Amino acid sequence: MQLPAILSFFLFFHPHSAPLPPEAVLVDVQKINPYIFVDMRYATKNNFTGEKIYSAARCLLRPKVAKRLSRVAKRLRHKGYGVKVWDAFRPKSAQEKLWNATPPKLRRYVANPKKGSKHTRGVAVDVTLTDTLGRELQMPTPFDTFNIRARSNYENLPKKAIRNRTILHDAMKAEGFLSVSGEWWHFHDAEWRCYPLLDLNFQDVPQ
Ligand SMILES: C[C@@H](N)C(=O)N[C@H](C)C(=O)O
Ligand SMILES: [Zn+2]
Repeated sequence: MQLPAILSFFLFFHPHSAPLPPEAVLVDVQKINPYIFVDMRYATKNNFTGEKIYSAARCLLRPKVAKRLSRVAKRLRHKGYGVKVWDAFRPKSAQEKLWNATPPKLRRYVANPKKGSKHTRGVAVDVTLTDTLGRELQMPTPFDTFNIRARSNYENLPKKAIRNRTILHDAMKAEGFLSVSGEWWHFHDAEWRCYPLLDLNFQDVPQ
């Protein structure tokens, strides 16, 4: 464990230390880098539930993770691409809504709220590749496609979709994000275990 992780653990759990204020725990990603495009899909009805799950369209992350993503955006911009965020920090109450809205046979695609999601730790992002103007490029599937076509190594796809997925994955991995096998759009910080689940809602984090 690196020193900053030990320090953040100490600050969260030491009984005599004051808790960090919410604005120090989570930051608005677009304040860190306005070239990161954002379409918070759970703040709209345009998501797999068909319902508005979030109370605000805020793209919040742990500061270190937001800076990592900012470096991804810079890396992609140099190559003529951009990155768009579909989801980032997710309150626990929203995780419960997603879980309840998911048919039991598809629940392997959603973290059990009793265990908690990496999104609720503020260290996970769901992203896609865009051009420099934020227009989405061809990818293997739409967001939250819960089938094998969404697997990160699925090959029976148009060449362009595979190429764009590789560009996105290479850029994210180069900056320390880990991917998952079942969802090409999901990445999380390699040190996710150092960040506890957050008991915060969007309105708790000052603008
Ligand atoms: C619901 C889907 N976008 C998602 O985030 N799944 C992971 C496993 C999660 O709920 O953390
Ligand atoms: Zn995710």
